[in-house]
Amino acid sequence: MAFTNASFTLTSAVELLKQHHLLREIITPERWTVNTAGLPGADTPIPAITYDTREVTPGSLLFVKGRFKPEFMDGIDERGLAVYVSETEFSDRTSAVGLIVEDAPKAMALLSFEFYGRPDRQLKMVGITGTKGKTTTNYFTHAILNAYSHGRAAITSSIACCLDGNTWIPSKLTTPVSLDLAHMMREAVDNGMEYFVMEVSSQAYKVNRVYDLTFDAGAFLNISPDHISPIEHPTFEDYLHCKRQIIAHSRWFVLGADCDHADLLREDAAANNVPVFSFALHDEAAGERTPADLTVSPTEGTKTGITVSCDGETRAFTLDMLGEFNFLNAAAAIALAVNIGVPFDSDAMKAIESVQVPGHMERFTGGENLLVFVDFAHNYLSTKALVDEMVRVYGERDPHITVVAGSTGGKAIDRREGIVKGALGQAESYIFTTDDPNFEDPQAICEQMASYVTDDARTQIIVDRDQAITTAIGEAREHADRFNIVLVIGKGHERRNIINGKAVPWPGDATIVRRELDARPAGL
Ligand SMILES: CC(=O)N[C@H]1[C@@H](OP(=O)(O)OP(=O)(O)OC[C@H]2O[C@@H](n3ccc(=O)[nH]c3=O)[C@H](O)[C@@H]2O)O[C@H](CO)[C@@H](O)[C@@H]1O[C@H](C)C(=O)N[C@@H](C)C(=O)N[C@H](CCC(=O)O)C(=O)O
Ligand SMILES: Nc1ncnc2c1ncn2[C@@H]1O[C@H](COP(=O)(O)OP(=O)(O)OP(=O)(O)O)[C@@H](O)[C@H]1O
Repeated sequence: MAFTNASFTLTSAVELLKQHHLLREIITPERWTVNTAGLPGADTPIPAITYDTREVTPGSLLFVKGRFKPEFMDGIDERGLAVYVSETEFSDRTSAVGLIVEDAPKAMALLSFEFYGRPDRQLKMVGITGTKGKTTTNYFTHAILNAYSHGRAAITSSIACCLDGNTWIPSKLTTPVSLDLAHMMREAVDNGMEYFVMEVSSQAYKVNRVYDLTFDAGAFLNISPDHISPIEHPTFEDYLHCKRQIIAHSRWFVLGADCDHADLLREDAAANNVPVFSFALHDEAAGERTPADLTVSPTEGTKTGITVSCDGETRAFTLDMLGEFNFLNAAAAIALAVNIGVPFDSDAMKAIESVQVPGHMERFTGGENLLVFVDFAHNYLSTKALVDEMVRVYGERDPHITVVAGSTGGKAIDRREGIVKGALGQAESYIFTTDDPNFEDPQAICEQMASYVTDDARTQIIVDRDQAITTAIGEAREHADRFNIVLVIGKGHERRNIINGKAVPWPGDATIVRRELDARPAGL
């Protein structure tokens, strides 16, 4: 049944916009005003809100945003549009009331959360940002909170969301558009959820998808240059500035103590009176021991065993995912859980032990001397972390590492160099291939990536991704005398390639690897 909110009216919407200094004026066919008094239907509940003209029903309020075209308004009065919220007026196309605002995305967030009855204030909210590890930390945190609340934790992530404890729906964005997010939070409340765990991308702050949201616990995991392009962030400074907004919007702030610019992030927290709770990896062998409120150390002699210390107590866990970086993600999740009220010694913390994230560190074996990993690494930080992990875990077998990777077209241009830089000096062979080239020529992206290989590693360009993976595995098999690791990175769980603006179905890296190896995922 469609949601209704009897107290959401034109008058209440205008009052809210005024409180946030967002209202410019109200435009009606009769007059321009800043007051709703005397406007017909001003105190009648608004039955529906949408950002798409195709979804307008009688009495709807429409948000005009982004690349909206005036012709979308044609015929809208016949479909019963009552109100539109926009930065520009459309009096020539509609006689609906126009709320002209300073910032349409902010107005949309504010009014959407209000329309859905501020569900965020009925949930314990957890927000996670950082360049790398958001999804994994999100899954870990969700698992703990779900265990602690007996299935009452909702989650949205870049892979999928779950609002009822059972049903997983694939996601389109890392952080949903504010109206969709508001709707999801409402659904979570109606389904009896107590917690809501979400990834917060830098774009979410840039385009005000989370405007006016406060997280009970917010995390900043790490930062390195990423998402710098004409359609994302013009500079690293802008990228970091956007991500930093989470601090002022958190009640407790969980910080990766080794994060670049950690001092600046602590200053933000101090300026906003937000208490900081830090976490860090203490690896004696690597000499890493930045002081932190919660620390995690690898358990000697194991690949995925960790010891976590907090407030003088210590606990041991064994993860089901490889990757030293996942130790940090697990620590971040435990820190978030502690800061939202889960006791450190709770059994619920054990839930991290069975978490697996689709397309993240999926491991396949092709006999004694061949391992293939499918992973979502697609920038400098994550590729470096992945390759370092191979050296940490398999270094003594002197692996021959082949990287199969492409990079996206039209955005995040810095990743092309970042991916190569992350593997440089450790990989012996690169096969560059297609990964969401969009309107760019994948061959040209591959050539650019190949130009960053400055050591004597072998480079090949095989644009057909299936063929690239097949070749990497075939070549490894031809050299069964050495220990081979093939890293197929960038797409992770994704089942499509963006080509010329269209999502072209892709069977998935893991599907191709399985077909080639005719093997099941191997245990750790
Ligand atoms: C900048 C931004 O927030 N863009 C999002 C935004 O686009 P937009 O508002 O320009 O919408 P549009 O699709 O161009 O259409 C314009 C408007 O006309 C409406 N319309 C359209 C047709 C019609 O007949 N009538 C009509 O009313 C549409 O519903 C829309 O509201 O709203 C769309 C859904 O309505 C999103 O798909 C789109 O995400 C873009 C494509 C996107 O993918 N952005 C990436 C960069 C992003 O946000 N990524 C981050 C992750 C980054 C990270 O990993 O850190 C993320 O959070 O996912
Ligand atoms: N804490 C970390 N530090 C560095 N690399 C990491 C970390 N956690 C995960 N990775 C690497 O980054 C990849 C993506 O991880 P994850 O999806 O959890 O991050 P994300 O922040 O959600 O990424 P994206 O924004 O690209 O969706 C993993 O497959 C792994 O290779």
